[in-house]
Amino acid sequence: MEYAIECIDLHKSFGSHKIHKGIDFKIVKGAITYIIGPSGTGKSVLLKQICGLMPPTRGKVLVNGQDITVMSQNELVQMRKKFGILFQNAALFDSMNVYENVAFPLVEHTKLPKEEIDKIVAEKLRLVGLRDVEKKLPSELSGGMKKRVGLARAIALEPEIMLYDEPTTGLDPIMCDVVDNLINDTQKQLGITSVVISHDIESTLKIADYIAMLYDGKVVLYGPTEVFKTTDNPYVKQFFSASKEGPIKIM
Ligand SMILES: Nc1ncnc2c1ncn2[C@@H]1O[C@H](COP(=O)(O)OP(=O)(O)OP(=O)(O)O)[C@@H](O)[C@H]1O
Repeated sequence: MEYAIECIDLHKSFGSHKIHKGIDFKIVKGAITYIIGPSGTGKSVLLKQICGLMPPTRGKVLVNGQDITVMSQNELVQMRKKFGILFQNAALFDSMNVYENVAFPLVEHTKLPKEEIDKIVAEKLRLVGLRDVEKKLPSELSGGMKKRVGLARAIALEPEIMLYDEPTTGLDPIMCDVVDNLINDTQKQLGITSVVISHDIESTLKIADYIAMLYDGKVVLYGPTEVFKTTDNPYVKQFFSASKEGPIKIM
């Protein structure tokens, strides 16, 4: 099995607040891995460490076998080009139209001629199921459309790895389904390794190839989705049933 990302004994603290207390798991290349766990367990912080936006306090993160925690700032900038990131709020530039938003990374990071950029923007927008929206501003789009534009921008540079931070939060059930399918299709069509943080258990069980559950600074269970459907792991069972009874302390 080939791994895109390996977290090795990862620790992260903010002052005396210990967030990660030894995270160990390997993300399979080309697969969709969901990271789940109660609020505040450090899922977003983990995502930021995986793509080198935040250094761990201790431990290693290997991307394609290379330890990114020892990289220089320049090396990190190069390494980050492997990643496409879709943040919770899609983080579009409000003053730029859809075309300009999707073209932005291509203009910033490549020397491609305008005609080539036009072609890529059109292709990525088609891939996320949007047409005739190039001239619209983000304020004219629905939440689901903004996510799709955000995804088109994130895949513009054809990343090897896509990171999604709570992609369906705040969307209605139909839009959630659209975004789920988008994650699935992006991985199937482009073979991208995908890492998704989600609170949506139904989406997780439907889309994930692998699931990692975080609690109290550690991975309490990691494995193929099938394992999560039948596990007796008390953390997973409590989390899935939204029960107050069990080892997870309600804050
Ligand atoms: N830059 C920072 N400085 C200090 N504390 C931080 C910083 N970033 C995150 N934290 C803290 O780390 C903890 C984990 O945050 P994180 O956002 O990763 O949780 P999460 O599991 O993604 O939560 P949620 O599911 O609610 O989004 C929180 O207590 C948060 O306040």
